[in-house]
Amino acid sequence: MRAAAGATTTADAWNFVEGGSGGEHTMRENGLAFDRVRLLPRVAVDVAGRTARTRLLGLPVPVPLAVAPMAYQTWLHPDGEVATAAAAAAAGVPFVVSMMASRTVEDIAATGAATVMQLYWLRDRGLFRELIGRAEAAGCAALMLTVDVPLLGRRLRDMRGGLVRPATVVAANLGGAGGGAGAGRAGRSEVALHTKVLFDPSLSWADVAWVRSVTRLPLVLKGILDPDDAALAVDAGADAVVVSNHGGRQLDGAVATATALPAVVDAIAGRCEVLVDSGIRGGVDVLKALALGAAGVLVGRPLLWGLAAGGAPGVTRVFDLISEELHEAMALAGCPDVDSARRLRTSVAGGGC
Ligand SMILES: Cc1cc2nc3c(=O)[nH]c(=O)nc-3n(C[C@H](O)[C@H](O)[C@H](O)COP(=O)(O)O)c2cc1C
Ligand SMILES: O=C(O)C(=O)c1ccccc1
Repeated sequence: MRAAAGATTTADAWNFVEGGSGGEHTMRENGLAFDRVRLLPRVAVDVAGRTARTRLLGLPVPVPLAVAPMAYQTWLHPDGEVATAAAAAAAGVPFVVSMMASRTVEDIAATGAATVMQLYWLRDRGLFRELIGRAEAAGCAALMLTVDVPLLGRRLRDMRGGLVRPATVVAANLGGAGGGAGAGRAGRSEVALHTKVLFDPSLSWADVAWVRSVTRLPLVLKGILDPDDAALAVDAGADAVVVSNHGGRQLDGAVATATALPAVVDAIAGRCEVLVDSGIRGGVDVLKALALGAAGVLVGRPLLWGLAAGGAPGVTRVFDLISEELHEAMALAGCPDVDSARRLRTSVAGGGC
């Protein structure tokens, strides 16, 4: 699917999707860390009637997956987020709407997908609150505040290419301003410049508590890696955290999520839900995430590959592949359900049990 997507997208769009920050060490390490996790399968467990059904963010799901918030999907397909969300609705998987989505939250919600609204901390607090109101009115099931982007990571592919969004790729929920803002200039990413104007790097735990206080929706914090931050997230009233390094797009050199996850799960000690993303590429990775203590995962780039390669049916194909792989891996690991998957033992290749 990745190869098919690469063949259909422009160089700019491909750099934007595929790129990480700096030397892309963290981006590569995300995959390697999941690869190094070893599962201890159980045997002679009746898995004939197995199910991957569970609840995520208060929503019933057939598989423990949600669509990661990803900006500017019309860059990859004319229908953009509406196509991805239609496939998510068909799969019964929640769709997290990026604050930088190129389709409106109302259009996305109209697909019938369960939605969660992702937010960045904006300099314009009025616009920030307005978006919360829109998310509530559109029926979003939760808010997801991304806490790992005081500024956009140094995306060298985008800088070298002089990345500029086409006029069709706008932040549709922010008034659509800023699309195609001028000619490309080598050494500068227009997306990075645009976000610098919008995003407020002063976010603190007091602000998180304020966000908690202005909505009754469940609050998810995305971008937690340190167990102390996980505990602070609980103190601030978070209902869930996403262990994430933003797909290796923020701090290059940050720890891989499969490595960071167990300590966060310990620190949370059941006080809120723990999700994980960054490097999930198939059903076995999902099973590993569960075995490491996650309640579920966000799927990122693979869904964009499906979108670019084949629109909504392409996204459906990716959901189907990951779901089939998960069900098969659960059978082979002796797991009739998600709870048993979360009790599987793991070790790390090269390390002890
Ligand atoms: C093209 C692209 C756009 C993204 N946009 C956002 C965004 O708007 N908000 C956000 O919180 N995370 C964003 N992310 C990060 C994803 O939500 C997720 O953390 C990451 O993609 C997971 O890594 P993986 O895709 O390698 O699995 C974006 C990621 C990509 C690849
Ligand atoms: O690319 C990203 O990872 C991302 O989070 C983002 C944020 C704002 C605009 C475009 C992308």
